[in-house]
Amino acid sequence: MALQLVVMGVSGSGKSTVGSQLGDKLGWKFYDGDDYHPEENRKKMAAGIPLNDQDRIPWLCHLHDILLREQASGQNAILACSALKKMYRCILENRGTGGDCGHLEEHETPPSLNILFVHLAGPMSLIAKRLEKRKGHFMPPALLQSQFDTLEPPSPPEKSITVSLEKSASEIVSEIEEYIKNLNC
Ligand SMILES: Nc1ncnc2c1ncn2[C@@H]1O[C@H](COP(=O)(O)OP(=O)(O)OP(=O)(O)O)[C@@H](O)[C@H]1O
Ligand SMILES: O=C(O)[C@H](O)[C@@H](O)[C@H](O)[C@H](O)CO
Repeated sequence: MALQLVVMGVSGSGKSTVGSQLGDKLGWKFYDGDDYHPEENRKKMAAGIPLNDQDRIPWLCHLHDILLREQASGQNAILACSALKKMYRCILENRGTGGDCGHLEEHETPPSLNILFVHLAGPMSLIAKRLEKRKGHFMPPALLQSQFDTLEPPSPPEKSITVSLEKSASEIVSEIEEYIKNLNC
C-alpha cells in the first residue's frame, strides 16, 4: 500500500527542508503545506497573529484531499505540514473526523489514508536561532512560542516517529529513509 509521509512540527523545525530533500532522494512527490494556506491565513501569520482551529480546518481538509488523491492512485507522497494538534492529524488522516470539514454525510465512512507522521522535535532555543537567520518567509519568529503552546506531540495509537532536529538535514533524511526501508521488509 502506498505511504503518505507527513513531516510535522512547529514553524522552523525543518519540515520544508527535510521534506523536499527526502522527496528528491526517494523520488516521491513533495507537497509543502505552506503553499496551500489561503491568503487570509498568510496575512494573519505575517501580522503576528497565530492561526486558530477555524483558520486551519479548511486548509487541513484540502491537504487531506491531496494525500487521498495520491493514495488512491497508489503513489507515495510527502507533505510538510505543522499538524500541531491531534485533531489536526485526525483531519489529515480521515477528512471530517475530529473536525468539521462539512463534506461528509453522517452515514459515510471517511476514507482513511496510510499515513506516517514524522515529528521533527527539538529545543525552542535552537529553532528560534534558525528562524532569526531565515530570510524572506512570511512567518515571524515571534509566533514560535504559540506554536509550542499549541503542539500536542503525536503518541500511540497514532502512527508516528520522532526525529531530533538537532541533527543535520541530511542525517534526518537518512534516518527517515532507513525507517521506511524497514517498514517494507
Ligand atoms: N537540520 C537542520 N540543520 C540546520 N538548519 C536547518 C535544519 N533544518 C532546517 N534548517 C534551517 O532552519 C530554517 C527553518 O527550516 P524550514 O523552513 O525547513 O522549517 P519549516 O518547519 O518548514 O518552517 P515553516 O513551518 O515556518 O515553514 C531554514 O532556514 C533551514 O535552512
Ligand atoms: O499551523 C500553523 O500554525 C501553520 O501551519 C504554521 O505552522 C505555518 O504554516 C508555517 O509553519 C509557516 O511557517
